[in-house]
Parts: sequence; structure tokens; C-alpha cells
Amino acid sequence: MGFSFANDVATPLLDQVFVPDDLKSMDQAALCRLAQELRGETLRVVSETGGHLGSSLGVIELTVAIHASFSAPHDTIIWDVSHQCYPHKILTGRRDRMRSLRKKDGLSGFTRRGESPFDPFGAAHSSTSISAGLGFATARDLKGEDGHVVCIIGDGAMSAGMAFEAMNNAGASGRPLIVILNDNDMSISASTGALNRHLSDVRRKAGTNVGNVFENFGFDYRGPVDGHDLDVLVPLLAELRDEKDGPILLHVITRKGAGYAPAEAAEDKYHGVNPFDVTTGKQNKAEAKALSYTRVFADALIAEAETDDRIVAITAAMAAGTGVDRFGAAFPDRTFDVGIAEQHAVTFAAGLAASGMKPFCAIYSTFLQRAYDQIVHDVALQQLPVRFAIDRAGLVGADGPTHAGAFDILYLANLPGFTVMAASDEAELVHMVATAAAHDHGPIAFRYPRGEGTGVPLPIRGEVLPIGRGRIIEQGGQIALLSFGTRLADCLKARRLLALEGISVTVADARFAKPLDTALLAELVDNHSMLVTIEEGATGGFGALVLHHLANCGMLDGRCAVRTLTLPDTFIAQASPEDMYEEAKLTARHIAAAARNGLTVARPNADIRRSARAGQQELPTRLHRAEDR
Ligand SMILES: Cc1ncc(C[n+]2csc(CCOP(=O)(O)OP(=O)(O)O)c2C)c(N)n1
Ligand SMILES: CC(=O)[C@@H](O)[C@H](O)COP(=O)(O)O
Ligand SMILES: [Mg+2]
Repeated sequence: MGFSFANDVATPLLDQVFVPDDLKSMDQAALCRLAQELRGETLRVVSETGGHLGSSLGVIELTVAIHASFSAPHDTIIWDVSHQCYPHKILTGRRDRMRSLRKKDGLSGFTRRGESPFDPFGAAHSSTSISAGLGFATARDLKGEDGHVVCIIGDGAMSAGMAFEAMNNAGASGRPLIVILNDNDMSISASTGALNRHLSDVRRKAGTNVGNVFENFGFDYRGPVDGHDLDVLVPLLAELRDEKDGPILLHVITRKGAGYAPAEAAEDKYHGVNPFDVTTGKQNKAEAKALSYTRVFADALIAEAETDDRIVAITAAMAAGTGVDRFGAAFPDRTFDVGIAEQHAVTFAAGLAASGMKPFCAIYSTFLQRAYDQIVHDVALQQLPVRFAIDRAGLVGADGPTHAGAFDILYLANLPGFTVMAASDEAELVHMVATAAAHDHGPIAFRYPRGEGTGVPLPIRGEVLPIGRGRIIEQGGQIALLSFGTRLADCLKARRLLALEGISVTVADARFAKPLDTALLAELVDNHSMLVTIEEGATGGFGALVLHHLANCGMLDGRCAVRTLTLPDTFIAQASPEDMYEEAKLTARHIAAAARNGLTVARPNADIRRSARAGQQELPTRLHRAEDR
């Protein structure tokens, strides 16, 4: 089906839509026109804001048909991942706010309960829609209410185990539930796996009753139908709406990026884009000042793999985002994209490690959360040397709280036998890849943030770091700033700010949250009035481990004041990473303020205590007392 749109298409019908019920008065021809206007509006918005364009363009007609056939919010419409929800947001009263999409104080790039009654369930992590939908359907039935529950899930999202857990349960429940499988034969990259092959088979043999995996789950399978043809979709959805016999799966075939030639022609179908020129499709990309951490990771792993054929790389449908695609270009036989299946990815890696391979599991911090039991039960308990390359550590910006890498420090460093590292810059990342490659006696993880590095020169080859050893970057006196991760740069800025006030500061890079560098901790506590730990993680991580250690060694008994700077105990809404770290109070000025304020209440420092213990020995000149400043 061809689409025509112009950037300046008039929107007389869209101008009349404030809530989905405004579609009820439109005939087929008007709905087709509305879809055209909606496609143009979606393009105009995303050309200004950036975001997830391809998937949104692929569901323009489906979104119109759903909102023409059902009555949200009385009917529950749940979008899986919901990166494709921009047309839905435009039709549900948020058109006027769409240019705030993914910005500070703006609309979320995903569905969010607090944002609109038309968003009954938040998303962004994949494959949750059917589980949530069954929850809504079950509550509806228990309360004796009516209303339809419609879940729209992509072929990529359908590849996750959680989706099949939900299908298994929903199919057996017999409850009326409509699952629309939006099959565009794409994930972020090309879809992988046997399900994808099955769906290709079904698409190819459309009309024949090819053995259908979904019917075996107790769903009434319908389709496949053209997901861009409103003349098919609207009457069909009305028909399904009026059937209430049980769960139905409608298989629709769409095209990711549909209706916009630059997107349709792109390999990734413009899955995630920067602001762009609508007429040419050219994205506005700022000149990179340094390689991204992702790129540095990929190249470092390739360098290690060139001399170690036991190294393999695993991604869970994020080949480009993790840089595993670069590794795959170099070592196609040693690269595995398991689909959106983080749980499987981790235990698959455990099996590889148990067989003597060196698996690098490259998974964003936030998505790794999905595989926690596998990390504990299959990797840590068996002390298997799985290497976790944890990208998107810390705050990630426009994707907001659903994608924040906030918890991996605490959820990994509390596991016995785990080694947990954080790179303070991209040179350190190269060393940590080498260290992980050499670490064969237990699980090891290294974390690094989204985006560009600092531009520091990269080592020719990574060096294996001494496990559990940090390093002092700048030696000072009264205050010690101990950083875990890339806040090190802000600590060095804070040191300069404090120096202007005559406050002398030591800055150290912990490198390891586990095992802790206890010798470094003792040195810092003994020789400073104030120790501040800083990490791009939630409370309960690195700082907590430092406090545990100091407390249990009796090193908190008045020798040195300790403060731990972490992400706050809140979910921080999307903004630029800089604005998010400002809100998290983890910038240089906040670090300086915490140190300064702490110093005003610091009790007599270790050197005084120590001299009392050691019988008034001469104090080393470089040590300073709080009251000397
Ligand atoms: C648990 C989890 N893992 C990975 C991702 C990253 N991710 C976002 S969208 C996507 C692909 C989804 O493919 P599909 O469901 O087919 O939707 P499409 O983009 O094709 O519309 C992936 C892997 C995620 N959101 N959640
Ligand atoms: C929707 C989704 O989960 C992914 O597209 C994610 O937004 C990618 O994040 P990055 O842009 O950091 O690779
Ligand atoms: Mg898809």
C-alpha cells in the first residue's frame, strides 16, 4: 500500500481529534485521511524531538483502527515496549505537548500511567503487555465489569520468554483478551530466532492453515492481515470486539518506518533517531568529540578476541546498541544475538563458561535487571566466569527512568564471588575489558555509561588490573573524594573548586566496588578528616559497601566523617544526562558542597586519634587537622 504525505500536509481532521471518541463519527474515507495526517504529524514532531520513529510510523493505521473500534480509556489499550506510542499519544489528547517528547518536564517517550488515563500501563521494557493485559482482564471479570483489553506486541517483543509465559497463562484462562501481534519482521535490528522463522513462514503461506504456534496456546488465531489497510482493519477489529469467547491473537503485517522513504530504506528503519530534516531524512548529529564508550568496548573486545579464541559475545537484541555488531563483523561465529531474552542470554553464557569459553554478556544495566535470578542462581552460585559488559550505567537521558542504569552496583556487588568494576573513562574501560578477559575464576562485571568518552588517549592494549586495587589520582589533605565510575571527572572539578577555598582534597578512583581496596580505604580514612564516596548508582551500592567495611573494622569511630553520594531514592524523569545529574546532586558543585558541609562537622581526624594512640609521635607534615584549616 502506497502512502502519500507531505511535510506541510493540512490536518483538518486531526484538528478535530481531542480524544479517541472523536474518531467514532468518521467514515472509512475520513479515517484513511486521518491516518495520512497522523503520519505527517508524527514525522513533523519526531523530526524536531528525535525519538523512536520507525515503530511509530509502522502503527499509524493500526492506531487509528484501534481507537476507531474501541473506546479507550474504558477499553484498556496496552502498547508493548510502547516506543511506538507517539500516534497513540497524538490521538489521546497530547498532540499539543508532543514537542516536549523525551525532554525535561515533557512527555515520556513511552506510555506512562501518571501521564494520561489513556496510558493504563507504563512500559519501555519489552514483552510485558500480555501479562499486564491478562491482569486487567482478570480484574474486569472478577469485578463483573465489561470492557475490552487489547495488547499490541511486536514480533521482537513476542520473542521474549515473558510473552510466552503470559500467552501460556492467558490461553489457558479462556478470558476474553485481544492480542495484536504487530509483525514487521524487525526488532531493533533484524529479528532473530525460530519464532521469527515461523512468522515468516506464516506470512509466506498466508491463507493456508499453516501450523500455528499461537493456536496451540489456546488463542483463536486470526490473520495475517495487512496492518496498513484500514478497510480491512476497522471492520475486522469491530468483529473481534464483539466476540467475547476467549483470547484472540490477531496477526497483522506492517512495515517499520512505513510511509517515510528514508526510514524504509534505512537498515534500522529509523528505530531511534536524532532530530532530522524531514525532506532529506538527514539526522542532525553533533560532531563526536570522542569515541563512545560502546565503541571503545567493542574495539577492546575485538583486540582481546584476536588472541583468545575462547572469547565470545552475546547480546539480547541490542547488537548495535552494545557494539556487539562490530564484534560480530569481526567474529561472526563467536557472536550470538539471542533476541529479547536477557534471562536466556545469561544462562546461555553460564553454559558457555562452564564449558571453558569466555562469554562476554553485553547487556544494558537496566535490561540486565530482567536476568537477576539467572545471575544469582546460574552464574554466581556456580562461580562461573561470565563476563558482564554493562553499558548504559547511570542516568541515560531521554529514555528516562525506565532505562536508567541505577541498580546494577548493588544487585551485583552483594553477590559472593562477584568482581564488580566501573570505568572512570574510556582508557580504564580498555583495561577492564582486558582484566575481564583474563579473569577466569568467577563472574566479573564492568560498567560504563551511555555516550561519548572523555577523549582521553586510549592504550594500545588493555592491561590486566590488579583485582581489588583502586588508585589515587590527586593527593591532597583534609578531604578524600573516592569515586566509583565516571563521576571521577566531576570529583576533579570539585577538587579545584575546594582548592579555591583553601581546602585540600585527595581524589581517588576506586575502580572496584568488589572486592573493595581496603588498604586504600584505611589510608584515606587515616589521613583525612572527611571521606566522600561518589557513584552513579542507587543507595545500597558502592558507598554502602564502604560504610559496611569501615564500620565493621571500627574505622567509623570518630576518626573520619564519611558521606556517600549516590543517585537519590527517586526515579528521575527524562532530561539531558547533565540535567538529570544536576537533579541527582552528583555534579562537581554538589560534590564540593557535600565535602565542604561535611568538613564543618568533621570530628578530630585520624592523625590526632592516631597520635594519641601512638604516644604523641610527630605528625607527618602532609596531614592536616580539621581545625588547622
Ligand atoms: C527487556 C528489554 N530488552 C531490550 C529492549 C530494547 N528494545 C526496545 S524496542 C526493541 C525491539 C522491539 O521489537 P518489536 O517488538 O518487534 O517492535 P518494533 O520496534 O519492531 O515495532 C528492543 C530490543 C527493551 N526495551 N526491553
Ligand atoms: C526502546 C528501547 O528500549 C531502545 O530503543 C532504547 O531506547 C535504546 O537505548 P539507546 O538509545 O541508549 O541505545
Ligand atoms: Mg518488530
